[in-house]
Amino acid sequence: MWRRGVGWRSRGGWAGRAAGGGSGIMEQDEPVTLDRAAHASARALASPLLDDVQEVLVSEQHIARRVQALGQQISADYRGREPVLIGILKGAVLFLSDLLRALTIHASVDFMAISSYGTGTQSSGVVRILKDLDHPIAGRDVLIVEDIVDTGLTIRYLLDNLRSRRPASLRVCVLLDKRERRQIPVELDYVGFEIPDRFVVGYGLDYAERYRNLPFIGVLRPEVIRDQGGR
Ligand SMILES: O=P(O)(O)OC[C@H]1O[C@H](OP(=O)(O)OP(=O)(O)O)[C@H](O)[C@@H]1O
Ligand SMILES: Nc1nc2[nH]cnc2c(=O)[nH]1
Repeated sequence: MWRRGVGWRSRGGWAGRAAGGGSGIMEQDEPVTLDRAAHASARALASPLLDDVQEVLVSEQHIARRVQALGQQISADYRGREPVLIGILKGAVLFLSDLLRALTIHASVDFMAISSYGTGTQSSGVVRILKDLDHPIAGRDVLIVEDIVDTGLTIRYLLDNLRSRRPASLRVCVLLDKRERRQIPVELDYVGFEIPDRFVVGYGLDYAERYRNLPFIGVLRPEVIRDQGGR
Protein backbone atom coordinates (compact mmCIF):
# COMPACT_ATOMS: atom_id res chain seq x y z
CA MET A 1 0.00 0.00 0.00
CA TRP A 2 1.20 3.48 -0.82
CA ARG A 3 2.20 5.48 2.26
CA ARG A 4 2.54 9.20 1.82
CA GLY A 5 4.42 9.85 5.07
CA VAL A 6 6.88 7.03 4.61
CA GLY A 7 7.55 7.95 1.00
CA TRP A 8 8.07 4.51 -0.44
CA ARG A 9 6.39 1.21 -0.77
CA SER A 10 7.68 -2.15 0.35
CA ARG A 11 8.44 -4.36 -2.61
CA GLY A 12 7.29 -7.25 -0.43
CA GLY A 13 9.50 -9.65 -2.33
CA TRP A 14 12.66 -11.34 -1.22
CA ALA A 15 13.47 -8.54 1.30
CA GLY A 16 10.40 -9.57 3.28
CA ARG A 17 10.97 -13.29 2.89
CA ALA A 18 14.64 -13.08 3.81
CA ALA A 19 13.60 -11.34 7.01
CA GLY A 20 11.50 -14.40 7.81
CA GLY A 21 8.25 -12.39 7.63
CA GLY A 22 4.76 -13.91 7.35
CA SER A 23 2.20 -13.32 4.60
CA GLY A 24 2.96 -11.08 1.66
CA ILE A 25 -0.05 -8.87 2.48
CA MET A 26 1.27 -7.96 5.92
CA GLU A 27 4.73 -7.37 4.52
CA GLN A 28 3.41 -4.96 1.93
CA ASP A 29 1.66 -2.85 4.56
CA GLU A 30 4.88 -2.23 6.41
CA PRO A 31 7.51 0.31 5.42
CA VAL A 32 10.93 -1.09 4.54
CA THR A 33 13.24 -0.78 7.52
CA LEU A 34 17.01 -0.74 7.52
CA ASP A 35 16.99 -4.27 8.92
CA ARG A 36 14.97 -5.57 6.02
CA ALA A 37 17.21 -3.81 3.55
CA ALA A 38 20.23 -5.39 5.25
CA HIS A 39 18.63 -8.83 4.96
CA ALA A 40 18.08 -8.33 1.26
CA SER A 41 21.73 -7.46 0.83
CA ALA A 42 22.81 -10.49 2.84
CA ARG A 43 20.79 -12.68 0.54
CA ALA A 44 22.34 -11.06 -2.51
CA LEU A 45 25.77 -11.60 -0.97
CA ALA A 46 25.08 -15.34 -0.73
CA SER A 47 24.67 -15.60 -4.51
CA PRO A 48 27.49 -17.43 -6.33
CA LEU A 49 27.12 -14.87 -9.13
CA LEU A 50 28.74 -12.38 -6.80
CA ASP A 51 32.13 -14.07 -7.38
CA ASP A 52 32.06 -12.56 -10.88
CA VAL A 53 31.38 -9.03 -9.65
CA GLN A 54 34.26 -6.60 -9.13
CA GLU A 55 32.26 -3.68 -7.80
CA VAL A 56 28.73 -2.63 -6.90
CA LEU A 57 28.01 0.78 -8.41
CA VAL A 58 24.38 1.21 -7.32
CA SER A 59 23.01 -0.88 -4.45
CA GLU A 60 19.63 -2.59 -4.35
CA GLN A 61 18.46 -0.12 -1.69
CA HIS A 62 19.52 2.92 -3.71
CA ILE A 63 17.73 1.58 -6.76
CA ALA A 64 14.54 0.96 -4.76
CA ARG A 65 14.56 4.46 -3.28
CA ARG A 66 15.24 6.17 -6.60
CA VAL A 67 12.58 4.16 -8.44
CA GLN A 68 10.01 5.17 -5.82
CA ALA A 69 10.99 8.83 -6.22
CA LEU A 70 10.73 8.58 -10.01
CA GLY A 71 7.30 6.96 -9.63
CA GLN A 72 6.12 9.83 -7.44
CA GLN A 73 7.44 12.44 -9.86
CA ILE A 74 5.93 10.76 -12.92
CA SER A 75 2.59 10.31 -11.12
CA ALA A 76 2.53 14.03 -10.32
CA ASP A 77 3.59 15.10 -13.82
CA TYR A 78 0.96 12.91 -15.52
CA ARG A 79 -1.86 13.54 -13.04
CA GLY A 80 -5.24 13.31 -14.82
CA ARG A 81 -3.68 11.56 -17.83
CA GLU A 82 -3.13 7.90 -18.60
CA PRO A 83 0.30 7.34 -20.11
CA VAL A 84 1.44 4.24 -21.92
CA LEU A 85 4.78 3.04 -20.65
CA ILE A 86 6.84 1.45 -23.39
CA GLY A 87 9.37 -0.94 -21.93
CA ILE A 88 12.39 -1.66 -24.09
CA LEU A 89 13.17 -5.37 -23.91
CA LYS A 90 14.95 -6.97 -22.43
CA GLY A 91 17.04 -4.78 -20.16
CA ALA A 92 14.23 -2.52 -18.92
CA VAL A 93 11.99 -5.32 -17.66
CA LEU A 94 12.97 -5.13 -13.98
CA PHE A 95 13.01 -1.33 -13.93
CA LEU A 96 9.63 -1.13 -15.67
CA SER A 97 7.98 -3.59 -13.31
CA ASP A 98 9.19 -1.71 -10.22
CA LEU A 99 8.43 1.72 -11.72
CA LEU A 100 4.92 0.62 -12.68
CA ARG A 101 4.24 -0.41 -9.08
CA ALA A 102 5.47 2.98 -7.90
CA LEU A 103 2.90 4.85 -10.03
CA THR A 104 -0.29 6.08 -8.37
CA ILE A 105 -2.07 6.96 -11.65
CA HIS A 106 -3.66 4.82 -14.35
CA ALA A 107 -1.08 3.64 -16.89
CA SER A 108 -0.86 0.97 -19.55
CA VAL A 109 2.15 -0.97 -20.74
CA ASP A 110 3.50 -2.08 -24.09
CA PHE A 111 6.88 -3.42 -25.15
CA MET A 112 9.38 -3.09 -27.95
CA ALA A 113 12.49 -5.16 -28.44
CA ILE A 114 15.46 -3.36 -29.92
CA SER A 115 18.96 -4.63 -30.28
CA SER A 116 22.23 -2.92 -31.03
CA TYR A 117 24.65 -4.81 -28.80
CA GLY A 118 24.62 -8.50 -29.66
CA THR A 119 26.46 -10.45 -26.99
CA GLY A 120 29.51 -8.24 -26.50
CA THR A 121 30.13 -5.05 -24.54
CA GLN A 122 30.53 -2.68 -27.51
CA SER A 123 27.65 -1.24 -29.51
CA SER A 124 27.47 -2.41 -33.10
CA GLY A 125 25.84 0.95 -33.85
CA VAL A 126 23.15 -0.84 -35.86
CA VAL A 127 19.70 -0.59 -34.26
CA ARG A 128 17.11 -3.21 -35.16
CA ILE A 129 13.46 -3.65 -34.12
CA LEU A 130 13.04 -7.25 -32.97
CA LYS A 131 9.49 -6.77 -31.67
CA ASP A 132 7.14 -3.85 -32.35
CA LEU A 133 4.34 -2.44 -30.19
CA ASP A 134 1.09 -4.36 -29.90
CA HIS A 135 -1.07 -1.20 -30.01
CA PRO A 136 -1.04 2.15 -31.86
CA ILE A 137 0.17 5.16 -29.87
CA ALA A 138 -1.39 8.00 -31.92
CA GLY A 139 -2.84 10.55 -29.50
CA ARG A 140 -1.39 8.81 -26.42
CA ASP A 141 1.00 10.16 -23.81
CA VAL A 142 4.00 7.90 -24.32
CA LEU A 143 6.79 7.32 -21.82
CA ILE A 144 9.71 5.23 -23.05
CA VAL A 145 11.25 3.22 -20.20
CA GLU A 146 14.88 2.23 -20.80
CA ASP A 147 17.50 0.65 -18.58
CA ILE A 148 20.47 2.61 -19.93
CA VAL A 149 21.41 5.33 -22.40
CA ASP A 150 25.02 4.97 -23.51
CA THR A 151 25.96 6.22 -27.00
CA GLY A 152 22.38 7.47 -27.40
CA LEU A 153 21.93 5.66 -30.72
CA THR A 154 19.13 3.38 -29.50
CA ILE A 155 17.08 6.08 -27.80
CA ARG A 156 17.52 8.46 -30.74
CA TYR A 157 16.24 5.76 -33.08
CA LEU A 158 13.31 5.04 -30.75
CA LEU A 159 12.38 8.71 -30.38
CA ASP A 160 12.43 9.26 -34.15
CA ASN A 161 10.48 6.08 -34.79
CA LEU A 162 7.80 6.66 -32.14
CA ARG A 163 7.41 10.38 -32.89
CA SER A 164 6.47 9.47 -36.46
CA ARG A 165 3.44 7.59 -35.03
CA ARG A 166 2.01 10.91 -33.72
CA PRO A 167 1.71 10.42 -29.95
CA ALA A 168 0.22 13.33 -27.93
CA SER A 169 3.50 13.50 -26.00
CA LEU A 170 6.73 11.53 -25.93
CA ARG A 171 9.13 11.39 -23.01
CA VAL A 172 12.00 9.20 -21.84
CA CYS A 173 12.57 7.64 -18.42
CA VAL A 174 15.95 5.94 -18.06
CA LEU A 175 17.47 4.26 -15.03
CA LEU A 176 21.12 4.79 -15.98
CA ASP A 177 22.68 7.62 -17.94
CA LYS A 178 26.25 6.96 -19.14
CA ARG A 179 26.64 10.52 -20.37
CA GLU A 180 30.41 10.40 -21.01
CA ARG A 181 29.83 7.94 -23.85
CA ARG A 182 27.28 9.95 -25.76
CA GLN A 183 27.78 10.05 -29.55
CA ILE A 184 24.65 12.05 -30.29
CA PRO A 185 22.75 14.49 -28.04
CA VAL A 186 19.47 13.21 -26.59
CA GLU A 187 17.13 14.79 -24.07
CA LEU A 188 16.18 12.55 -21.15
CA ASP A 189 13.15 13.58 -19.08
CA TYR A 190 13.62 11.28 -16.07
CA VAL A 191 16.99 9.84 -15.05
CA GLY A 192 17.67 7.45 -12.18
CA PHE A 193 21.45 7.66 -11.90
CA GLU A 194 24.30 9.10 -13.91
CA ILE A 195 27.08 6.50 -14.03
CA PRO A 196 30.70 6.56 -15.24
CA ASP A 197 31.98 4.89 -18.40
CA ARG A 198 31.95 1.30 -17.15
CA PHE A 199 30.18 -1.72 -18.65
CA VAL A 200 27.52 -2.52 -16.06
CA VAL A 201 25.29 -5.51 -15.38
CA GLY A 202 22.42 -6.35 -13.04
CA TYR A 203 18.85 -5.22 -12.40
CA GLY A 204 17.96 -6.28 -15.95
CA LEU A 205 21.23 -5.44 -17.69
CA ASP A 206 23.14 -8.39 -19.11
CA TYR A 207 26.51 -9.51 -20.24
CA ALA A 208 26.02 -12.25 -22.88
CA GLU A 209 22.45 -12.73 -21.53
CA ARG A 210 23.74 -13.40 -18.01
CA TYR A 211 23.64 -11.38 -14.77
CA ARG A 212 20.26 -9.72 -15.43
CA ASN A 213 19.09 -11.23 -12.13
CA LEU A 214 21.65 -9.46 -9.94
CA PRO A 215 19.59 -7.12 -7.73
CA PHE A 216 22.13 -4.27 -7.96
CA ILE A 217 24.06 -2.46 -10.71
CA GLY A 218 27.61 -3.76 -10.79
CA VAL A 219 30.78 -4.16 -12.82
CA LEU A 220 32.16 -7.60 -13.70
CA ARG A 221 35.72 -8.68 -13.05
CA PRO A 222 37.75 -8.24 -16.29
CA GLU A 223 38.68 -11.94 -16.39
CA VAL A 224 34.97 -12.86 -16.44
CA ILE A 225 34.48 -10.79 -19.59
CA ARG A 226 37.69 -12.20 -21.10
CA ASP A 227 36.71 -15.80 -20.25
CA GLN A 228 33.27 -15.32 -21.79
CA GLY A 229 34.66 -13.91 -25.02
CA GLY A 230 34.30 -10.15 -24.55
CA ARG A 231 36.71 -7.21 -24.80
O1 LIG B 1 22.72 4.20 -25.95
P1 LIG B 1 23.14 2.93 -26.66
O2 LIG B 1 24.64 2.88 -26.87
O3 LIG B 1 22.39 2.73 -27.94
O4 LIG B 1 22.85 1.71 -25.70
C1 LIG B 1 21.67 1.52 -24.99
C2 LIG B 1 20.99 0.23 -25.34
O5 LIG B 1 21.84 -0.90 -25.11
C3 LIG B 1 21.15 -1.88 -24.35
O6 LIG B 1 20.41 -2.76 -25.15
P2 LIG B 1 20.94 -4.18 -25.71
O7 LIG B 1 21.11 -4.05 -27.18
O8 LIG B 1 22.11 -4.61 -24.90
O9 LIG B 1 19.70 -5.14 -25.50
P3 LIG B 1 19.03 -5.78 -24.18
O10 LIG B 1 18.27 -4.65 -23.48
O11 LIG B 1 18.10 -6.81 -24.72
O12 LIG B 1 20.09 -6.37 -23.30
C4 LIG B 1 20.19 -1.06 -23.53
O13 LIG B 1 19.08 -1.84 -23.11
C5 LIG B 1 19.78 0.05 -24.44
O14 LIG B 1 18.65 -0.28 -25.21
N1 LIG C 1 24.60 -4.55 -20.03
C1 LIG C 1 24.90 -3.35 -20.55
N2 LIG C 1 24.34 -2.96 -21.69
C2 LIG C 1 24.69 -1.75 -22.15
N3 LIG C 1 24.28 -1.11 -23.25
C3 LIG C 1 24.92 0.06 -23.29
N4 LIG C 1 25.72 0.22 -22.24
C4 LIG C 1 25.60 -0.91 -21.51
C5 LIG C 1 26.19 -1.34 -20.28
O1 LIG C 1 27.01 -0.69 -19.64
N5 LIG C 1 25.80 -2.58 -19.86
